[in-house]
Amino acid sequence: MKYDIITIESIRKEIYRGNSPSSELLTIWGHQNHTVLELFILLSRMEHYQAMTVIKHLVDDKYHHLIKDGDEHLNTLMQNLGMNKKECNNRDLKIRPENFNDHSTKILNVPEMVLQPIIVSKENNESIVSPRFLQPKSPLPLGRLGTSKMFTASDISCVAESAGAIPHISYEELQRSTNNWDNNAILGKGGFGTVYKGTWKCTQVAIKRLEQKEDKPEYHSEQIKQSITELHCLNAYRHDNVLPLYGYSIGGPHPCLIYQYMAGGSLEHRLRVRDPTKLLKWPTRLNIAIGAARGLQFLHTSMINGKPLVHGDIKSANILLDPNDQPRIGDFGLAREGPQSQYTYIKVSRIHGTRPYLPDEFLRAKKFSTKVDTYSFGVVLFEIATSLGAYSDKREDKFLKDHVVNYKGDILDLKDKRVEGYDECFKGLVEIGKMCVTKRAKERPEMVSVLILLEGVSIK
Ligand SMILES: Nc1ncnc2c1ncn2[C@@H]1O[C@H](COP(=O)(O)OP(=O)(O)OP(=O)(O)O)[C@@H](O)[C@H]1O
Repeated sequence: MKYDIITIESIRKEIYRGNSPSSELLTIWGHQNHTVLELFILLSRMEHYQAMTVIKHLVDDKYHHLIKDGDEHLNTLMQNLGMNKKECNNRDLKIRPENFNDHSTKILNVPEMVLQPIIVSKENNESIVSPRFLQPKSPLPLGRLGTSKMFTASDISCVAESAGAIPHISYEELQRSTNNWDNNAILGKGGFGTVYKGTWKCTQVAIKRLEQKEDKPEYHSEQIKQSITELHCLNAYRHDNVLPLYGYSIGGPHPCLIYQYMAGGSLEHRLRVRDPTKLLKWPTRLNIAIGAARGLQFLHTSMINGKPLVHGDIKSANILLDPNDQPRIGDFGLAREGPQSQYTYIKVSRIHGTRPYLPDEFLRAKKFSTKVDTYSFGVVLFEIATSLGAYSDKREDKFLKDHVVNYKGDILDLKDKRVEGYDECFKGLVEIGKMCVTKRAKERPEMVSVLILLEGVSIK
């Protein structure tokens, strides 16, 4: 049938919604105007004679010779399915469930067994209908996802399970919800695609539509890998300060992820606004810092798999604000499990993330731990306090971390002076930020301590 692996996986997931994957497969095929006869011939090429007997009565007699195994299964199956051998001259009958008349449910139940061999990838000799898919396995080994070069069929199966409670939304529904991907609905563009504002089930949502770069297949596999990691994390880690994922869409022209719409935009954007009436006040800044720290310590301490979850890409662009300026951490594409408690770090094979937010031990020695997030969070605290960018080639110290830590004058010079007062609050944010960016990972506080320290900062 020449469907790609993503389409096949989305079809297989129907089983978890109580639907028949075969029915879905046949419906999609039927919408492409294929006929029962084509299905009959396809099955014959696969030598799947048992399946052919089920639809034999819908195909002209002259094709019956294609069933090489003879008729021995036919009579039993026909009897089981309550069919008679009435002649149907429906060579061009379209593949639609309704065309199976009163036998539709029975016929569509049979192919669970009958159609499975269709979805076997010959390229990598690996069955897409992996036994793991049929025996739900949890939790997902995130470490493996982070290291594999290509996303294998069984990885996708495994993650499709993890998406569990998150609903699949059809591409057409998303197209309608964004007024056919109207340019005016664009909220922003990221490395992997465009984020649109949409209305889905009378609810405002943000839809990240992943866009493929034709000439870069490896980019696509990275995109898929990160989206699936995100899907897993946002399904498994739910918290007031973690961005909720409402749904996902695969099988259409572009894979999409559907999130709660965060009307306040990203923290990065809000720190840079020029409109003085929209500037974030100091109590709000502190509240955002506390909320983000709370979300991050939740990831670090939940130990769902006996290990902390390290976000791996904490930055102001990935902290989104709701209409009341409550923060939620998003963009979990680079999240990975950290070390078990008896180890201080794990060695990773590749470095991901955003350079100005990453500590030396990770950049140079690929040592990965919760302390990577602590460091990144420290840089975010400097951004909140100063409203300066994490990187600027207009500064002597291009990285904000160096700019703040090396600053020799009065630290209040670095305060975002557009918002008056609250010097103590500013100093508190900077001091805690400095602890977070300490050079030696061991000396950096865990996020739970950072949270406690932030809760003690005076609003003055
Ligand atoms: N849930 C959301 N609600 C409102 N706006 C959002 C939401 N998610 C993303 N956006 C907006 O869309 C922009 C693009 O988001 P996206 O996550 O694709 O990229 P990014 O985080 O800026 O970059 P990258 O992920 O490539 O590092 C963001 O800067 C933000 O302004």
